[in-house]
Amino acid sequence: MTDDKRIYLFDSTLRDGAQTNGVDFTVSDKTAIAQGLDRLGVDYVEGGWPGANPTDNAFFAEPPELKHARFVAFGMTRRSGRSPDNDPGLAALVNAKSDAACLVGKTWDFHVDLALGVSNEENLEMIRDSIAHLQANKSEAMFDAEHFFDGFKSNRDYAMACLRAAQEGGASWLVLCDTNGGTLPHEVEEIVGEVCRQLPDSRIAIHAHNDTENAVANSLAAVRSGARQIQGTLNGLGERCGNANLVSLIASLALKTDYVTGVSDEQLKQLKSVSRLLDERLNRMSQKSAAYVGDNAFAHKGGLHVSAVEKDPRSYEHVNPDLVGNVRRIVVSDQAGRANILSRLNEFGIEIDPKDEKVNRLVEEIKEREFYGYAYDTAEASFELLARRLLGDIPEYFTLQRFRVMDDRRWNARGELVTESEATVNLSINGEATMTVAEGNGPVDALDKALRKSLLPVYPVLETMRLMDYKVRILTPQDGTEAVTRVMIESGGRSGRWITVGVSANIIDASFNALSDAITWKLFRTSQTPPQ
Ligand SMILES: CC(=O)SCCNC(=O)CCNC(=O)[C@H](O)C(C)(C)COP(=O)(O)OP(=O)(O)OC[C@H]1O[C@@H](n2cnc3c(N)ncnc32)[C@H](O)[C@@H]1OP(=O)(O)O
Ligand SMILES: CC(=O)C(=O)O
Repeated sequence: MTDDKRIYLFDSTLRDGAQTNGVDFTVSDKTAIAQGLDRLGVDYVEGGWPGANPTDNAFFAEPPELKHARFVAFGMTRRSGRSPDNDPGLAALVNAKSDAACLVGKTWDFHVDLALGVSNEENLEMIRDSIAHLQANKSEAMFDAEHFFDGFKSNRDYAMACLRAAQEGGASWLVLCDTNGGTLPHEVEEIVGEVCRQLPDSRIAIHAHNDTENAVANSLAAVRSGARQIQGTLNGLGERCGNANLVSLIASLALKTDYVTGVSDEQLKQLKSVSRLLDERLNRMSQKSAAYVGDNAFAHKGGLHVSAVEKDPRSYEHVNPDLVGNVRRIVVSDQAGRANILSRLNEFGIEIDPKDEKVNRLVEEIKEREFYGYAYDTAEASFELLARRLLGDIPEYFTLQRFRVMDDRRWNARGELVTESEATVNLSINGEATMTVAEGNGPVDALDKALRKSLLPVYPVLETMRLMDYKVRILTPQDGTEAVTRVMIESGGRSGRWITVGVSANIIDASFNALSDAITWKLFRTSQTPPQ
């Protein structure tokens, strides 16, 4: 056991994270993530299991260039009945271009019998000579003591004998794995403490799974008892419920303890962007409520919260969001008070006397609209328009006179099913009437195309605007086909991305409202003026 305060960070996103249901990394994903982790300052990046699949073979054949982190190859102890020199699994590890190796071995007698079908004594030999073989061929070999906590509870002498076998083989770290993730923090603290007392000369690490939502707490408990390396993954990716979330651990260690990691204050500011990098590579939404790095981690919605945060953010924030590369957000909704609204208006550059009666009217209007079904938490462009309309800032770019949408579902002469939509839109643009017809890939697409066809000759700036995402939510499903529908549209273009909202009992009408706001916001933001 070491008693210094340095905690080594070992990332297993590319190995245990790759064992997550639905996750399938390419070599280029692995390279980008490994380099992101290296930039962040983790000490070890486990790249995968050479010999297990073509992706990992290719990755280890041309490993990423890492400036700080040691690149680790994972594998298992030799098969029973083979010598280490003659084991294809160990050979793949030896040949892999990595700085270090990490070998998993059994430490629970139940598993030795069930999964390996060998004697307890033979398993000890497999651990000892496999680690010694890797230690002789790599600069470092560590031992992942699989199911260590369950093994310790079932037969502690045997679990400890497995650790000693790895120690005798020369393991650089003994990694205590809570493989099934069922151990609670007080048990981890006690067992790790006992291991550290029995093996004072070994370096102890923790590898916790999240099956009781305690992987982060278990990792911290292990550190309190003497573990000096934490294995985890970005955003808690991993087998079943995942691994300890290294992102949360890095931030908590840095900001709430006197332990020291390889992540500097400057690198800590990249925490959110490295967490995002993983989600982008997996093409999935980031978890908004993620600790430290989620969009909601420093979002304030309740009126009382916002009022106090405006005076001093420490009133409702446990740390400063800047420290982890995140930002504070003040959200507008029916939970808002004047402070939320004033803060948002301020962000839009709208100067208004806090005592102006219009602020109260805006608060009331938002609450009424949210009651009807609008949601302004994310539809910030619609919120800005609502506020600016009340203040008289938004010109009348166009006025809808009428729209009509037709859907046609039929079988053509070849017997193929055909669905077509057509929209007709009548607008008035500064008193001038226009009528356009467009076909589309569904009614909303047809409506969008017809609207733009009318507006483009007058406002060419709309050429670059695109519909990026479209979400529908039925708000009162108990009302059946008369239910209120909320449509959120995300648009994109040279003005970045912006979200608008529309609500109606009619899904097409709700879509029109959201589309109309999206176009109006674009015209306002690009300082267009209606034709005279
Ligand atoms: C706790 C963990 O997360 S450990 C990491 C788990 N990750 C993975 O399994 C992902 C990558 N794995 C793979 O691609 C494959 O399982 C491979 C290539 C490693 C092995 O494939 P296969 O040879 O087909 O074996 P299989 O997947 O069925 O695994 C079971 C075999 O491994 C043996 N085994 C399991 N653990 C160990 C161990 N620690 N040491 C030695 N042998 C082991 C079993 O005895 C069994 O052997 P048998 O085939 O002689 O009965
Ligand atoms: C090694 C490993 O991933 C585990 O035991 O959970």
